[in-house]
This record gives sequence, structure tokens and C-alpha cells, in this order.
Amino acid sequence: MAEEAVLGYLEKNEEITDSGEFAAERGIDHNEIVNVIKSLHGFRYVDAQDIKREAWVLTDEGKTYATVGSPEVQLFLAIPPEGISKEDLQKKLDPSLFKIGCAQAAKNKWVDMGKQLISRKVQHVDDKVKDLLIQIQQGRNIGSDEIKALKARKLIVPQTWKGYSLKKGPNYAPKRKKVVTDLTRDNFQSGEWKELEFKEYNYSAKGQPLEGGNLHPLLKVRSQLKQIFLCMGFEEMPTNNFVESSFWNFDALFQPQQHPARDSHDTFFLETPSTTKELPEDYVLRVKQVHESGGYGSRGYTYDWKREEANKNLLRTHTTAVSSRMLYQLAQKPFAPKKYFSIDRVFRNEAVDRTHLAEFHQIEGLVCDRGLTLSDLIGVLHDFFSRLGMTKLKFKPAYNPYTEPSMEIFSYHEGFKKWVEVGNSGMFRPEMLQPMGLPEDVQVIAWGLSLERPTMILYGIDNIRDLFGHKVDLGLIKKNPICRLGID
Ligand SMILES: N[C@@H](Cc1ccccc1)C(=O)O
Repeated sequence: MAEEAVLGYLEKNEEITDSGEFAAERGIDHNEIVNVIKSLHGFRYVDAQDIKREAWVLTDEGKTYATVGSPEVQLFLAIPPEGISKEDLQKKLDPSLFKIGCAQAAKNKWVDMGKQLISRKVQHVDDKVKDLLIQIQQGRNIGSDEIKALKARKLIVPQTWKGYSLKKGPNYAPKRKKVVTDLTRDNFQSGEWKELEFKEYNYSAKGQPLEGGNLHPLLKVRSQLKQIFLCMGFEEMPTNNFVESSFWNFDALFQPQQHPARDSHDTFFLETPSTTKELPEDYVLRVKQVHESGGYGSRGYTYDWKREEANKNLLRTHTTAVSSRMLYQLAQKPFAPKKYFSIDRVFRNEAVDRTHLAEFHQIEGLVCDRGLTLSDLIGVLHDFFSRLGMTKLKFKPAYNPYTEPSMEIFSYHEGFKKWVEVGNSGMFRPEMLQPMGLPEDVQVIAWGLSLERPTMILYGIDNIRDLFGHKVDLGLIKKNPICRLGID
């Protein structure tokens, strides 16, 4: 209706000089006219110019009187023709209304404020105040004396009024055409296409943001760790076999065959293929010997070492299996010092809870050189962990079958205000290194930690199942869009 009014008016008239007056004359809400003008202007049906002027708007009090009438009229109507005592009249009216009503009615000479009786002086009154207020509400102009009076009574206040003046635009038509974005078969068949107006292409509109790949927090932290190792001059070991033989996972590490970790309660053994096809036979013999009777300054474990036990396939329980294979290969060539790392998945037959899963990731680092000592290990651990933001470290003696000495690594967590275990480390035993064929004066310092724990601390996650597995919230992953530098 507002649109028809605007376009219809412009068909016969040159200009709408004031949208406010235009709306008021037709009893249309000005806001509605403004919306129509904006849209018609956008499609160039009209050319609109902003206009501003000081206008008067009703205060809350003014609005009330515009609906229920002015206090003076309310007071006048409350006085019966025979008159009324002040007390009785007061009872009938609200105190502030009584006060204002009396003052105004007396000023207008409508009432006689006698000591005994208040009585009407005239028979009939018009509510001019109410009428004026309604006119202002409708956007009409009223005389300046009236404005002054209403302003003095705080029934109106000035406000900047915004509206438009408008003329026909280049696309003017008495009726707006239907705007479409697509031309359809139906448009052709019905002949409607002749009437249609097409929306212009907006070449500068931004498209939908594209969703690209994202790095899982574990992958993100893994790539950061990889970067740390590379900066420290470490090479990555090949880690791609999840299935390993007991030999490389345990026996080569001088872990006795009766060790509880080798129980199916702790380790996942494979049903098919249940055993490994190949092992380096000479080396297997030396491993058997060191377990059974020792050598290299050791007494061994003095038990019957069984090949069948070593052949059993399992899902590797730690990445130290990766290190044992690597060190064996290294020992087959003339010795050269090396620094290696790996970050990959390992498996343990564990009860799953908030902090444990049956599969997780291990980070493993090792340095292999002549004359290494425990101080070298402590030094390299300080270097490594400080690059992860962990500067306060403490070490606690520990036991691993393959390291001596062994140390658990603790880091002071400023947030938790306590020492948190962050890894395990040690110097590989001669019983492990020498059967491989490494020279007697070569030592290997090594350490391992889980990838999940620092990631959980970094991302503030306290349940591992929120980090790993099918319950992970995609929102968490979408926090890490892949950028050129972040790709692992
Ligand atoms: N393999 C050990 C970690 C470790 C690696 C290297 C040396 C000492 C310990 C673990 O699973 O916890």
C-alpha cells in the first residue's frame, strides 16, 4: 500500500517534498514509507534525498494525555454541575493530576476555586491540549505559541527528524516489476519474462567461506614436536608398522619373557598372522644368550629363552620397538653418531578411562654416540622440554628393563601448581646394545612420552575421549585450519 501510494503519486506529480508530511496526510506510518523509499531508491525507481529537520515528539506524559485527555479536562469532568468540596474532588483524582488539573483549569477560567466549593464556571470545555498532542504525533505542524506552551509543560521535546524528498528515478514505473535472479522455463512459457526485472550481479559480494582441511589437535602438536626435533638435528625413524614381533618389541630390549608386560592382559597379540616370518638369526642367538646367561659384563636372567615367545606378533606397545630396529640397523654399518626420533601410535590392553585409551601416541627420542653420560641425557631433556615451554624439570630414579639408569621426568605445571609426570627416560643397557653389534664404548640416551598428555594440557582437555576417537567434537578440530606452515 505504501509502495503504491509513492509510485502512484509520482506518476501525476513531479516530486514528494517531504516523506513525513506525505505519510501523515495518508495516515501511513512513516517508518513504513521510509522502508519503501529505501527499496525503491535501491532499484532506481525513485531518486531520494535525505532531509532532516527539528521535529517535536511527545514525552511519556504527553503520550498519556494524548490518549486519556489532559489533566485540566479530566478535572473539569470530575466536577459535578452542583459543585464539589476540595476533599471530595481530591479523593476522585490522582494527586499529581489534581494539582496540575487545578492549576490549568483555573488559568483557563473553567472553574471557580471557592474555599468551600469548587464549581464549574463554564458549561462545556474542549480538550485542545489532547488535540494538539495528537496532531504532533501525526507529524502535523502546529502554531509556535502552542508549541511553546506544550514544551513549557514538558509534554513535547525536540528531536531530529529524518525523512526524504523524492523524484522519479531512471527506472521509474508506476508499478514495481517482479525482481528475480533466475529465468525459468515457466517464465518463458507464460510470457512472464517480459515483465520480469532481473537482479544485477553483485561481483563484489563475498562468497560462502570455504571449509578446507583441518588438523586434529594431536596432528598439530605432532607437527610442532617434529619441528622441535628437526631443529635439534634429529632424524625421523620409519614408524609405519603397528604390528611388531615380540622380539623387536621386548626381547631385543632385554625384557625377560616372563615380564608381566608380555602378558595378554597388557599386550594385544595377533591371531593371524600369529608369528613373525623372519628374524636376523645371528642376532637372535646373541639375544637368547644374553637373556639366558648374560655376557658383556652381565649375568643375564638365567632362564630358558624361547624362540616361540619371541616370534609372537603383537601390536607394538611402545615406539622403543622402532628404536631397537633402528639401532640394530645402525650397528650393521661402521659406527657413526646419530640422533633419531619417532612419533607414532602404540597399543596397550588397558582399561579405558578418562586418561587412558587402548591406543595412543608416543614421542621417542634417542642420541647414540661415544662417551655419553647421564648428564648428557639431563641436558638434552632440558633442551627438548624447554622448547615445549616446560622449563622446570625434576627427575626421579625409575626402572625399565632396557635402561640403566632410568629416570622419570616431571615438569612443574604453573596452572595446576604441581609437578606432573611428563615422560620416562634412561641410558640403554649394554645387554641391549652390544648383542646388536654396537661398539662397547657407544652409549645411547633415550626418552619417551605420550603425545596425548601435552596436547590435553595445551588444549585444556581433561577427558582423553574428547581428544581421540569417534566422540571428538568437530569444533575442536576446526580450530586448526591447515595453513601452509601447519601441514605435517
Ligand atoms: N618405552 C618407554 C619410554 C622410554 C623410552 C626410551 C627410554 C626409556 C623409556 C615407555 O613406553 O614408557
